Amino acid sequence: MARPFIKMHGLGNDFVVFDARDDEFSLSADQVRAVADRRTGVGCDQLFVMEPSDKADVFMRIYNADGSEVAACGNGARCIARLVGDGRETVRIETLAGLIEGRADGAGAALDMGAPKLGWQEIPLAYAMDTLEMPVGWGMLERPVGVNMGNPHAVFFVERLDDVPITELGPEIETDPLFPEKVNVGVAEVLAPDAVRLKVWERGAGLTQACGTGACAAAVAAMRRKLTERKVTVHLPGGALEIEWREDGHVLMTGPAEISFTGQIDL
Ligand SMILES: N[C@H](CCC[C@H](N)C(=O)O)C(=O)O
Repeated sequence: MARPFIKMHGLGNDFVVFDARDDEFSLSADQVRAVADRRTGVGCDQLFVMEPSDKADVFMRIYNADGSEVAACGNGARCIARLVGDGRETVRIETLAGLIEGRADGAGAALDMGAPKLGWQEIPLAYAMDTLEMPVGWGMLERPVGVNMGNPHAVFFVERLDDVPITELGPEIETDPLFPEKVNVGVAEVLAPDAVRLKVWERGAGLTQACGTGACAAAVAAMRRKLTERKVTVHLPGGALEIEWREDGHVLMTGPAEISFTGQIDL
């Protein structure tokens, strides 16, 4: 049966969005993979299903391209906020990781992504260790910071980002048994007290043009390491996000959300 969808992106991190607020609609992992396939499907990094919520404007169900269901997606949340916000003051999005709220306009959104979780069991890790400087390494990437933004991140700081073979080391780290739920791998280069360059090998999607929760995790990691101030511009391959780790502990993420096209697909 043909199902309408909206193709969107946040700084090139791209999505297929289905609207199931008025009907029963669910997807198998195989169907997610088929839609996400860039050769035979629509092609996307993540896929969302908008469902009814009794505590927010919408429930955002999130799938990675590999078919895995996950609890958080920052760039995607800005896209959903734009779709449901239609210029209203505040938008509330329910996810498996909790409530996201903020403001959306015709170009993007500024969202409170909640407070990061920093304990080793919250990342989660398979055994106890200091998440501020984890005593582990994979090739030239070592001693990351562990941060959970509703999803797990390991953030590595390097002198020269372009020297890092991220497509080689990313999958190795993503699937290391140290991370029972796998992990999103961020590699960051600090440019200034208010600027960081970042690339992310995403769990379940690979190297993406941008990663919203990854940008939040990198900013939190940099502040924990006292490498930057509370407000940081995070420069990703697809563009820049403004991140602020506020005094109240919450992380505010501001950036664009674009509609690419609409279509239908047989499922
Ligand atoms: N790959 C992530 C989900 C998408 C996150 C990313 N696209 C973002 O904008 O935050 C995970 O498995 O946790």
